[in-house]
Amino acid sequence: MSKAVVELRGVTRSFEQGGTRIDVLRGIDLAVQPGEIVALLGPSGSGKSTLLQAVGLLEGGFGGEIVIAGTAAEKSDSGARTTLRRDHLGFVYQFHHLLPDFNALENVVLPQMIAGKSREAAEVRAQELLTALGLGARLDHRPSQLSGGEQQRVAVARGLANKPDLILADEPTGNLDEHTSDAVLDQFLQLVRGEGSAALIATHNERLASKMDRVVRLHEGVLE
Ligand SMILES: Nc1ncnc2c1ncn2[C@@H]1O[C@H](COP(=O)(O)OP(=O)(O)OP(=O)(O)O)[C@@H](O)[C@H]1O
Repeated sequence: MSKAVVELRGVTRSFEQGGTRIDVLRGIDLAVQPGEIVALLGPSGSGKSTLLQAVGLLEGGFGGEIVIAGTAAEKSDSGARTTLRRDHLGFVYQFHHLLPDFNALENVVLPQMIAGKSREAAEVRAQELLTALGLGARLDHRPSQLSGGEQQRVAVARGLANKPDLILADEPTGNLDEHTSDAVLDQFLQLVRGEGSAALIATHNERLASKMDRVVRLHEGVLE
């Protein structure tokens, strides 16, 4: 079997709140293989965002082992974690994280230039992605000039821009109506499959989860 893009072994996370300890993650074991699209399903408050934060290497405080592309992230220093994140991970946030003063094209170009690509190459890639998502005629629109579904498509393009091995998405269509949510998720999954990336996508929606390759359920701090 090929090497997992991420492997979690016994991952834990607790929070202290008003003198009480909440054990949100109680020993998570999970491996995502290259190209595999995994739904992380669980009700509100079950710890989906916390689990994605563990994999995203943006926060500390986790116990257990987090292995990204064969490297033990929890043993790496912050510089090495930044490199792991840049080289292997992509994030699809909800659309309110788009940069308001930049147009759709620029929002997708910027993360590529930060990763070291030339502006020309980044623009070609951004245009390809946005056109595949049906936004070819909206490239110069700023987020405020786009609908919610269109903004979320820009957020999808931005997350995929650097061809990550693993895409992390937290309720990527959570604030869209049902019809738009289905349309955006279908396009998102089609693009991810086409590019051969793996994805870990948090959702509380069973129907959306059933579109993915595998569903893991978060319940009382463990995956069942
Ligand atoms: N920084 C924090 N400090 C204290 N408690 C926290 C913190 N972050 C998360 N929690 C608690 O951890 C639990 C899980 O939160 P998390 O956001 O991971 O759940 P979720 O499944 O993503 O929920 P939702 O679908 O509502 O976003 C919640 O009870 C939350 O209050």
